[in-house]
Amino acid sequence: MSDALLRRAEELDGDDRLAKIRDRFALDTSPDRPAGAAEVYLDGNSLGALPHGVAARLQDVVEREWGRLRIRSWDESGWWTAPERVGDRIAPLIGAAPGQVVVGDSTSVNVFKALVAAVRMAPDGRDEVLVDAATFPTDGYIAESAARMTGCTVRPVAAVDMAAEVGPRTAVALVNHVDYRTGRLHDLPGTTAAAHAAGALVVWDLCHSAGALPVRLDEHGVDLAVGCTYKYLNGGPGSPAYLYIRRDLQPRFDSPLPGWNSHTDPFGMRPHYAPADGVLRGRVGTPEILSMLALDAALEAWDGVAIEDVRHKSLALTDFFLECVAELVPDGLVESITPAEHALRGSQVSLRCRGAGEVMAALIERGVVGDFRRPDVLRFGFTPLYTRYVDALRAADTLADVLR
Ligand SMILES: Cc1ncc(COP(=O)(O)O)c(C=O)c1O
Ligand SMILES: Nc1c(O)cccc1C(=O)C[C@H](N)C(=O)O
Repeated sequence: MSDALLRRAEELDGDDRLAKIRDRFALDTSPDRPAGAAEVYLDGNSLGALPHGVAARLQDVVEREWGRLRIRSWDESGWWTAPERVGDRIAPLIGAAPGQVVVGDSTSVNVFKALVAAVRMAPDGRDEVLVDAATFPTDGYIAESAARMTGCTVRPVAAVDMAAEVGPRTAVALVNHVDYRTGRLHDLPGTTAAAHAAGALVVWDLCHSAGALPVRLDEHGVDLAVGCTYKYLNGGPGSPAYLYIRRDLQPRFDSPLPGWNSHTDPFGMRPHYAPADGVLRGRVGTPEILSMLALDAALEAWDGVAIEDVRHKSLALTDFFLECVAELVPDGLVESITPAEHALRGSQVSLRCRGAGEVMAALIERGVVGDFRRPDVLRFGFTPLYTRYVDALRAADTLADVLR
C-alpha cells in the first residue's frame, strides 16, 4: 500500500465532519475476524449496517408494547399512526414537507400503487407507460402488470432519453434515480419537468439515492416516488418501503389496493370503500409494526446529519476510491462504469472486470464486502454515515492484491 495514499486517507478521515457518526453503527464485530478488526463494509447499497439502539428499541417493542400492553399498543404506543409518523421522519431526507410520505409494504408493492394511481390521474386517452430500460427488474415486472391492468403498454426507454421520449401518449414514466448496476445518477429535475410539459406524470424509484444524496422531491414537483429503507436508511432486512404522494395530488390518488387501513373510517367496518384524506391513501393493510419500529429507531442515526454533508462525503469517498484503484490496480484489469462526473454519480462505484464473481468472493474472504452483479460487475457502495477513507483505500488495495 502506498504511504502517500495512506497519509491522504488518514488526513481525509481527520477532516471528515461525519466521522463520529460511524460510532452510531455496529461495525466492529464481523464473522471470522478478531475483535476490533472490522471488515470493510461496502454493501450498504444492498443492506445498510445496524445502528446501535435498534436492538434495545425492538426489545422494548416486543417485551413491553407487545408483551405487556398487547392490543392497547395500537393507540398507546402509537402503532396505528406509525406509517405516517415514520414517513415524516424520512421526508426531510428526500426533500418532502410533512404529510406526503407513508411507510409500509415493499418497494415492489408501492411501485404498483404509484403506477396504477398515476395512470388513473393522467389525462384521458393516455395509453403508454415508459419504463427505464435498465431498471431494477422488479420495477419492470410490476410495470408490465400495471400496464396490462390499465389498458396501457410498456415502452422501455433509456433513463437518459426519458425527457425526450415522453409524449402525448405517455401516462407515466417510471425512472430509477440512481441506476443499481452502474451507479449513474439520473436527471430528476429535467425529466420531471419534461414529463409535466408533455402532460404526463413521473414515478421515481429512490432506492439507491435516498440517504445518499439530496433528492428534493417538493422543489422539483415530483408526482410520486417510492423507495426502500434497508439500504442507505439502514432500516434492516425487509424493513418497509415508502410512498411519496405530492400533496396536491392526494385528493386524486385512487389506490389500486384500497385496503381498510386507507379507509376514512377503518373501524366503521363499512361495506364500501371511502378513501381517507391525505397520504393515508397510500396505506393498504395492517402495518409491519416490528420492522417499521426497527426502522424508526434506525433513523435516529440521522439526528443532526445534513444531507448536503452526506453528498459531499459520498463524492469525496468515491473520488478517492477511484483514485486509489487507478494508482494501485494494474492497468487494464478493471474499467469503471460509474460516471466520473459528479453530477452523474450516485454513491457507489461499479467496476467491470473479468471473473468478477470470483474476484468478489476473494475480496469478501479478505474482509472487503461489496457485491457482484451479473455478468461482470463489482459493486462497491459507499455509505457516508459509516464509511471511512481508509476503508476506501483498503478496498482498492485488496482488490489490487486479488487481481495480481
Ligand atoms: C431500484 C430498486 N427497486 C426496488 C428494489 C427492491 O424492491 P423490494 O423492496 O420490493 O424488494 C431494489 C432492491 O432490491 C432496487 O434496487
Ligand atoms: N432487497 C434485497 C434482498 O432482499 C436480498 C438481497 C439483495 C437485495 C437488494 O436490495 C439488492 C439491491 N436492490 C440491488 O441493487 O441489487
